[in-house]
Amino acid sequence: MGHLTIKHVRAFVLRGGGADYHDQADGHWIDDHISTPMSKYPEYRQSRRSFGINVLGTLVVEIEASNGTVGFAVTTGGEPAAYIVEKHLARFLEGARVTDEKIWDQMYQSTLYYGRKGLVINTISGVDLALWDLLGKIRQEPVHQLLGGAVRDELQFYATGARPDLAQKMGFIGGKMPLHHGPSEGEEGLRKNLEALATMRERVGPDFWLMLDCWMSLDLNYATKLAIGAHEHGLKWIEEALSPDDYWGYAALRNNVPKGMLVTTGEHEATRWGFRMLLEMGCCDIIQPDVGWCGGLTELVKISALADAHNAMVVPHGSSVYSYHFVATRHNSPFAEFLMMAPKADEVVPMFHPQLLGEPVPVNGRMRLSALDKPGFGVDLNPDCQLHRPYNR
Ligand SMILES: C[C@H](O)[C@H](O)CC(=O)C(=O)O
Ligand SMILES: [Mg+2]
Repeated sequence: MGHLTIKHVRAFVLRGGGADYHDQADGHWIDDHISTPMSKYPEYRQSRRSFGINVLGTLVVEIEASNGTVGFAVTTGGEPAAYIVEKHLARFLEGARVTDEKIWDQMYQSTLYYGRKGLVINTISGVDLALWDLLGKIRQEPVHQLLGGAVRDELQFYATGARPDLAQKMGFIGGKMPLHHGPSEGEEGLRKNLEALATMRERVGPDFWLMLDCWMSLDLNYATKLAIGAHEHGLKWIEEALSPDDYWGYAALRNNVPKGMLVTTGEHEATRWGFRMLLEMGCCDIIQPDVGWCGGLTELVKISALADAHNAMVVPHGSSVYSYHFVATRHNSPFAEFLMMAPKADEVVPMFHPQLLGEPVPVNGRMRLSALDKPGFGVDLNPDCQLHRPYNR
């Protein structure tokens, strides 16, 4: 079994939601005047799709072993990622053993001159996740078992979406809202941000966690003012307030926020070297790597060990089953994120809907480990979604 080799690697693209979860139709809460680094340009303020947040689409990586077993994974990256898989990375996979530790290193080192973060690491993550899925299917074990076994029988979730009040009724432990107004909307925007938080606090009562996701859109001064103003409304954490490159700003923000408020970031950070910067510079209390963007599960295990040694929690960004299997196995990941993908955030639908079949969802804000007890990541591609292979070698 350990001698099985990789026969074929194939890369496809898919449109419409799923791993590229910002690729949604009109009227979705996720595209409704959310503060972004592009909000300083009024013409790109109302919609993130207007500046191209959904241009990439989903990358699907399929890896076939010499015995015909197929593993797959989805992440964001679309056509350019498919090119990188087929034209560059496939050479390090085809013919190699399924469990060859060299593969990740070769993908990373060979792309250093144009990679390191962003699209290239998304692509490597997709390949890595497909390999874990393949190994699980070959061994007939869920990925959480391959990782060494679960440390909990049940995962607990907070919900990200426009309606924490509804998420509370659905049993989630907290609600994270998008911030709507950025620095370019001045004092009036700041007031509106704080009013929205106050309104939500009134609806959910004093104990329910409320968080704000700032999607890289603020400067240090604004973020500090927001955090101080939000304190009286019991804000639990301020997320991704600054550019992911501004490690110095995050370290300062962590000093500036009121005592007890957490600073979180990292969904757009990549690899153990990027997270080392966040951790060693004291940038945040919780790191939020996205397993589909940070280098895959192989890299996330290393990032998590580093975080553990810095007494930081790891609460992965989104990523559905790819995160759930990981969170189940880590003491320093006490809860998980669930992104509410229903257009009005008023019901629980699978996070990567409609691209995966068999994708488990929290029930009453929780997920039993038994929901993850299937080989690999335990999901299939939905045959109703149109796969396209742009660079068939
Ligand atoms: C809601 C945020 O703007 C973004 O779409 C998702 C995100 O950053 C998160 O789930 O965290
Ligand atoms: Mg976020």
